[in-house]
Amino acid sequence: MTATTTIAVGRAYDVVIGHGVLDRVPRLLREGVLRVLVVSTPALAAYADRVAAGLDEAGLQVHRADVPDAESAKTADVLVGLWSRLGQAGFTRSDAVVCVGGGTVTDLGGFAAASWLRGVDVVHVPTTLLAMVDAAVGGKTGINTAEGKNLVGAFHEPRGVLCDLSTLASLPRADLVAGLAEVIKGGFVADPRILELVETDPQAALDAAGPVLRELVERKVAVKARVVGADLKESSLREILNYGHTFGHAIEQVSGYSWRHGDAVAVGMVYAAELARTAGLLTPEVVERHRSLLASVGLPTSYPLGGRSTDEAWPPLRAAMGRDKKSRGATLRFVALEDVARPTRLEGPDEERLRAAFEAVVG
Ligand SMILES: NC(=O)c1ccc[n+]([C@@H]2O[C@H](COP(=O)([O-])OP(=O)(O)OC[C@H]3O[C@@H](n4cnc5c(N)ncnc54)[C@H](O)[C@@H]3O)[C@@H](O)[C@H]2O)c1
Ligand SMILES: O=C(O)C(=O)C[C@@H](O)[C@H](O)[C@H](O)COP(=O)(O)O
Ligand SMILES: [Zn+2]
Repeated sequence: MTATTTIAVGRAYDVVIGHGVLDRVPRLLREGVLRVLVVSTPALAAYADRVAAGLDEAGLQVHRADVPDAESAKTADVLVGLWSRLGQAGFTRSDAVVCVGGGTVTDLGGFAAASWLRGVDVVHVPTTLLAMVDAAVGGKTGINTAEGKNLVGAFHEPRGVLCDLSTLASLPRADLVAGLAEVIKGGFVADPRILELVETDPQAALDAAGPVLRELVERKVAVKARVVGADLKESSLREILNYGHTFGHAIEQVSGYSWRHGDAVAVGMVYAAELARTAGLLTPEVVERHRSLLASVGLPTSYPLGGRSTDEAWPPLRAAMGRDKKSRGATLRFVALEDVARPTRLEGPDEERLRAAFEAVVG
């Protein structure tokens, strides 16, 4: 059984969710495609091999690029390496890139496709929960720079997304948990039923083969489809998908990317909730609901100081938040909640309030 959500942007495309769907890659490619570059990482060779074999059987010229694991894939050097592969193999505008992996692979490979010849087709085969519900859907692609997270990138919609739930069987539990942060984010900003499902049975939400996780995937993809269908380039509404990311991205960057993205976003949502509470927007009950929901699936809800004082830990995080893409000039802008599924923006909170929210999340 598969479920299909159509993303209604420009050239609409489908996100297919089900078991065994990664074999469908050849069907998603345009007529006349000759060459395909399969971008993946060595740990995922079994999935990439299967995708490559299917493309080969379909008569395509298959090229492979293995990139470093996790966040170390999202660098300019690795991107240049992909451009070299595409150039040496003579990729033209009718050829395609296929990304098989987590969000780091789809962000990097998606950006290679966006930039090669100013844009060639890309198909995503996400293999983490996080990439299925978020990174592979909606067209944001990019890499990090020394100054910050995702600072270089492009909007580049895929031709299609194949979420093969069977791949989640091999995903380490910590990565499954991290993916749930982006699912829960979707619940807080747009779909309260997601929160109820997790609260009713957190363990079921962590069962990669079970019906609850599948419903959560379908619901979160539906949230993303609605939002990006209305505002692909983040002129306004799409910002709600960035809930928790202002502080979350700062944690990632300051840690040298030793934090998982989802874990950082979990703490970032608690930070945003505390900020909204001190601004009188959000009740303490909803702030506590953040903590209890996230903790129930094993996500972090506080920022460990690791022996530093808050005076030492705060300045680099504050500086990193200044490079958030939602900022305008010197004004920080946060996605904040007035209630569940009632997102708003909090603009230019004063330094005292920013710091108070930090003190509320250290642990
Ligand atoms: N473009 C977007 O809209 C968007 C949205 C959310 C997150 N992101 C980005 O996504 C990235 C995080 O993605 P992620 O959480 O998928 O991390 P990831 O890509 O680093 O994958 C996490 C780990 O899981 C391993 N893995 C992947 N699939 C596996 C499988 N099926 N079995 C076993 N191991 C597997 C990977 O090798 C890696 O070690 C971040 O860089 C974040 O900025 C982008
Ligand atoms: O799709 C979006 O829009 C998001 O903001 C989704 C986020 O979960 C994701 O991490 C995204 O990459 C963050 O984007 P950025 O613009 O803050 O780099
Ligand atoms: Zn994210």
